Amino acid sequence: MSSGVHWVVCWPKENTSHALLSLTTTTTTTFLPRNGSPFRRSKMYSSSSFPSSSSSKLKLRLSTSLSTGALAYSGTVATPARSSEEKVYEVVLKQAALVREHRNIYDNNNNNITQNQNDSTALDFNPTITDGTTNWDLLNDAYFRCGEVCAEYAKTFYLGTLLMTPERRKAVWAIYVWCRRTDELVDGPNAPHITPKALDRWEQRLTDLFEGRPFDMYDAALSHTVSKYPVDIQPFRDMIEGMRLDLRKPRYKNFDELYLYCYYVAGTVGLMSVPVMGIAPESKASTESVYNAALALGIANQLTNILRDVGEEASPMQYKINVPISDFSSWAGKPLSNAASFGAKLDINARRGRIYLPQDELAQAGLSDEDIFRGKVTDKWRSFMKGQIKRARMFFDEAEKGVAELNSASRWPVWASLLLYRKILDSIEANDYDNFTKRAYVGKAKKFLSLPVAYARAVMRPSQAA
Ligand SMILES: CC(C)=CCC/C(C)=C/CC/C(C)=C/CC/C(C)=C/[C@@H]1[C@@H](COP(=O)(O)OP(=O)(O)O)[C@]1(C)CC/C=C(\C)CC/C=C(\C)CCC=C(C)C
Repeated sequence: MSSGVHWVVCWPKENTSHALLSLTTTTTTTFLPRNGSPFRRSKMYSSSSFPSSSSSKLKLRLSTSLSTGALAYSGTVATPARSSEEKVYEVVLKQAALVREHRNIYDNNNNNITQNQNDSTALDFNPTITDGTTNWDLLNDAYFRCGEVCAEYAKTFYLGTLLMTPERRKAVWAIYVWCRRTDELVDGPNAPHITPKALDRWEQRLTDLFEGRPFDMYDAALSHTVSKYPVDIQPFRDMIEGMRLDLRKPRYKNFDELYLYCYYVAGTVGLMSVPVMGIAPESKASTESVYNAALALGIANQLTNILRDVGEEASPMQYKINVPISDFSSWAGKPLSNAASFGAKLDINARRGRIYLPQDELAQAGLSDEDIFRGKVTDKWRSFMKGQIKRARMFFDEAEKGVAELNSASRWPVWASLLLYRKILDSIEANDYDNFTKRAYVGKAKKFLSLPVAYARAVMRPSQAA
């Protein structure tokens, strides 16, 4: 993918309403390119943090905004004098409006709402379309490669996607790969080479792919996906903004700042995914409330990730790259150094020193950065962590309300990922809040057992509440 080939592919635009639309651990994973031998690369685990609003506040704001219709999207996330939650909520409303519009068009075209009662309608598209300008073999190949990356990086999640309809599954893979590549820019082995300019180039590539000019085959898969589903570019741009924050911001003053960061790097994933996973045709929930739940799940996951990785993020980072990573060597459109591209053994030892926990809450608990660097579990730390875990669980609770509203085939993987990620919080507790020297994880047996639980929840029908 580093060849600089710029793909020019034209997708038939079906949806005209679409606004064109750490301190690191060094686990090693095997990436399996389709055509070649597997090679090993290191995966850096990232972390991040969360917001201070309560779920009841979220609900209140939702009902207020919906009854007055007062909150219209203003086109930017960065307006001063509003809370992060309010800014993010504007994005939620915009995304929900796009999907609502898409569903209305579908319903009008079919002129019969009962046709919308099975899962292969609303947000699905016809995979058998062909036209003179698109090379469908190449496209299928591109999606296949996305599936391989997904299988390699997120095995359980990949298995979950196999339960989705083939078209949705491919679209989720394409989104996954773009998110993963974006994250790897600042958290992967090439992170020391990534500058704000590189992120600007990555954002330009994003614009290009949304306009039908993908740069490589992974981009081509996403380009096709966003031409078929009512996916907006804003959450993608916002994720890149989150990576910019990661480059320049080592501390978060309060939960409001953390919330915005969590939205950027993870809440956005929820917003990107809903249009593809689809809302159940029989759901009576408002589109906004489903998006709100998706946002909450992203934030809950990210908060959990941050709590799990406190020690890793604060301790010295080690990059051990001893294998070729050429496939990733120009991810931001700029060739990286030879050492990084060709995997000369590279050990970088520098304190990453990131603390994503809200500084004001740490101070209130009588804790300082030094306490975190020291990494000693004290009563103060336990009590602080209890509050943080409680908050993360509130976001999971908020998210749960929306899962039942998703299309039936999408519910199982989402339930599975929700239940599994939430269990990481239980594991932190079981480790007596030692997230400095122990990595909270969910064992294979627990993972396996949560699948039938997730399935049982997934077969429940969407709420009939208006
Ligand atoms: C079905 C499903 C879960 C779909 C989402 C698939 C998708 C596109 C995932 C992309 C994830 C990704 C690579 C994000 C980049 C930024 C990042 C790294 C965020 C952290 C994820 C976990 O990271 P990591 O792989 O490093 O973690 P481990 O170390 O391996 O544990 C995050 C913590 C965020 C992930 C956020 C989500 C998966 C959002 C989930 C929300 C939805 C799918 C919406 C569901 C809808 C409703 C209505 C609830």
